[in-house]
Amino acid sequence: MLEISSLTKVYASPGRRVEALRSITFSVGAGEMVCVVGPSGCGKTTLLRCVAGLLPVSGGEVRVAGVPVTGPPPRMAVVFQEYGRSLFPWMTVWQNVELPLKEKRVPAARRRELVTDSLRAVGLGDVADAHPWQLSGGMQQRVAIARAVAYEPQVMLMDEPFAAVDAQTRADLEDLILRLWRDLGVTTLFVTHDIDEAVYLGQRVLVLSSSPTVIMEDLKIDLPPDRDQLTTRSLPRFGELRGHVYRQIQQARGSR
Ligand SMILES: Nc1ncnc2c1ncn2[C@@H]1O[C@H](COP(=O)(O)OP(=O)(O)OP(=O)(O)O)[C@@H](O)[C@H]1O
Repeated sequence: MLEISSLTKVYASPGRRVEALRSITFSVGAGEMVCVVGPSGCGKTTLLRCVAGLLPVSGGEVRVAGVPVTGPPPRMAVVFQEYGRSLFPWMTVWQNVELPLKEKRVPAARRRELVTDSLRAVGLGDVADAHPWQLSGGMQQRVAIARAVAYEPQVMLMDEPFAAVDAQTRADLEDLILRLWRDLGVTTLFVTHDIDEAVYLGQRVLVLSSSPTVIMEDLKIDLPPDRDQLTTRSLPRFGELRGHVYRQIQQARGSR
């Protein structure tokens, strides 16, 4: 579903040149959940923005379902960390979720169905008429997730979506994402700086090196597919995997 080949990204401005991504190659199969971790500043957000068609690449190629990405692909949804900035405060929850569907020219009856179903799926069926600023941070991020889900994406990209919420809400949102991913079978690329989160959610974890960035490891997460916060995180294998990724990232930071 996603093919990233020899992707490079250089930010160049007068007097400054930053090679953010050196040569990144990986693919994500249809319906797979892949997490990306790496040291701070290694280019995780850059990678995601290139895949989303929001940033021009400097070299290499991104393909979604075989089609080269030259701008935002039609069936891709992105959830960003800053939910506060990604929702329109003057619109209700319902209107925020509906907006991309209007832009996609989805007929009104179908829009109603999609918005109702996605708000219900994230447990916000009863706040459709509220404005985002009347909701908690975790609820606002659930609105952003509902908006992505209502769009019926083939591919969902998430850029540290839970970095700004408290630990309990974060655990709830992680389980929400796992449930939605299982129910909808949507191909997901999830960027996080949190090693535990990556191991808990991913079927694979890509470990990025520090800059100039390449993929240090493409690790299969061989934990049982049915995951839950208590059981999965207390498995000895979970500890081994997180220890392994932690050491990789320490090594990457040390080699700067
Ligand atoms: N618009 C830009 N112009 C110039 N350099 C940039 C720009 N955006 C990012 N960079 C540089 O590219 C590198 C990668 O940044 P990026 O934000 O992708 O990393 P990150 O892994 O997401 O960081 P963090 O984990 O701290 O969020 C950094 O050195 C950063 O300074």
